[in-house]
Amino acid sequence: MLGEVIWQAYSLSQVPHLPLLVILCLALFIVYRVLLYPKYFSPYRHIPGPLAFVFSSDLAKHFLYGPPLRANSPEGQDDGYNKFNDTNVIRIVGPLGLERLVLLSPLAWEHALITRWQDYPRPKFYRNAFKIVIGSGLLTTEGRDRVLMKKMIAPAFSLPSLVLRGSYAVYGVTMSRNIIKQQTVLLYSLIDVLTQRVLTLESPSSGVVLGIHEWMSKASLDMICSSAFSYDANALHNPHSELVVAFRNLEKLQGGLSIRLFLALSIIPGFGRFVSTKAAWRLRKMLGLIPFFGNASILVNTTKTRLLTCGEFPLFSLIKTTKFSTADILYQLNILGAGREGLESGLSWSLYFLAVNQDAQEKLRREVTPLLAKDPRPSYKALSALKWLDCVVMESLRLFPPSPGTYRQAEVPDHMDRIPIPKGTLVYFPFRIFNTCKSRWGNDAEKFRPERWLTLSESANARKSFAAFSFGPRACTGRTMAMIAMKVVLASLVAKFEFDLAYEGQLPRPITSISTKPKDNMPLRLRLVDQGAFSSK
Ligand code: HEM
Repeated sequence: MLGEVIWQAYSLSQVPHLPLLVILCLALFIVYRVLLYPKYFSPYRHIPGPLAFVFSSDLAKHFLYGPPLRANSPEGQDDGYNKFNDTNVIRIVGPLGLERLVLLSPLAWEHALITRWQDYPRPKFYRNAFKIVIGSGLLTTEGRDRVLMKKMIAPAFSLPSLVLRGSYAVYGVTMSRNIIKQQTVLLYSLIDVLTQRVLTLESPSSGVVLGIHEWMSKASLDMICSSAFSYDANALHNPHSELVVAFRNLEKLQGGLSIRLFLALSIIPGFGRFVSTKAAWRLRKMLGLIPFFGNASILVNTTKTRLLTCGEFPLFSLIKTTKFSTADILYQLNILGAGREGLESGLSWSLYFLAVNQDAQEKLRREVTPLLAKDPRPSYKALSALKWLDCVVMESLRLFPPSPGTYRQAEVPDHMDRIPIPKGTLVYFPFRIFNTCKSRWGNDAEKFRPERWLTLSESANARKSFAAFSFGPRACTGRTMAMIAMKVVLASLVAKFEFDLAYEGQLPRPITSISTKPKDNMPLRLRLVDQGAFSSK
């Protein structure tokens, strides 16, 4: 209708410039989509929430990424969002009128993530964009293929098979203490490399300031490659290895404007197929020179590395016996991308919390030191018995889950919390908001208090009130592996080094895209632990 009115006005006025008309139509469409539609026409217009017409407001960011993390995490902070305390669903209108319903009630989470999970797949735009970067795999596939993939892959990530390096016997394995020990040895040898590196940099009295995130990123890549794929990525030794460079480049795609430009490129039909063609490979340098197409050049390079490197992963020989083509299987690098992001952020933020909370750090050192002194490569079972270590890992992941949240899209019309959900509705599950909900975790929910995990209440528990790994059939496949890896790394680092903030008044600087990373690479000061002074305490 709007088009007809404009056309008539155009005919009457006999404006000679067609381009002007196009610009006028576009401007009117934007005004309609961004200003008028969300306020007066949207089926969600009665749902409360912040409206952001051009850029996301602080209130919108609060609901998407959680409240700002403060150095001392004061109790009872209120950034204007408390007015939504009793609301179960809020609507966030983002740039260009993009509408999302943020679900805040546990019942809605259970409904969409667990009970009706098949009616709420990951959104198409998200799957398409990810497919371009990390190929098709669990994160990007839905329907029957996804169920088959999950069946194939999940057992390979279960605790018994994780510890069976080399044989990949995945079903019906009884957990043996010795085999578990082998797995821990594998992770420890990587930690040795890390500590050696730090030792050579150490200046004894004042310690050394290191960009912790970069080190955790290299260690995570090596750990996941070796534990999940028996592949030596060698990131700690060789910062120029092809896989390391490819991942570093991919990180460039995640910065604020880059991720938007990348999402814009990913909706161009055929773009996904183009980046893996020979023509794209030949044109990659030229693409890099064209404004806005630098991202395309990064993608072409990364796709090539992905195809070259995946062929060497032995895990794929295990799953090659299925109906999936070699290309499908090669693309399981998906897992690597998903796992590395979570692990490196989880480790970086845990070390940050320990640097801010020196008492918790010292208590952890007191717990892990005797065990590591007796056996520098303790078994998984011995590590699992360390209660404070478990509390520290769970509290870090609760307070600052590496993944800020997840999207789903309604595939059929539905109802949630008595709100009609039309087909196609984009729903968002904010993990940090869920993990710091005061009604479940108490008034100190925003505080780093590992001791809360020693006496959990009925309302706050790891199964129902902790969303760091998400819930339901699309939850994190690598949860067990991630927990083992985080414990191994934190125990051995804290036993050897004291972690402190790099400078007075240092504030956390999170930047959120796929995972929440520190913008400043998280500088922390490391000093060698004075073993003598420590053991006399
Ligand atoms: C602290 C570390 C980690 C965190 C916090 C984490 C978190 C998550 C979350 C929240 C999801 C679900 C997203 C959604 O619901 O849409 C997920 C999915 C996934 N994660 Fe992790 N992850 C971690 C480490 C790992 C590791 C080490 C691996 C494996 C090497 C891994 C493999 C996966 C895979 C394959 C999926 C897709 C599961 C599916 O679609 O069925 N993750 N992760």
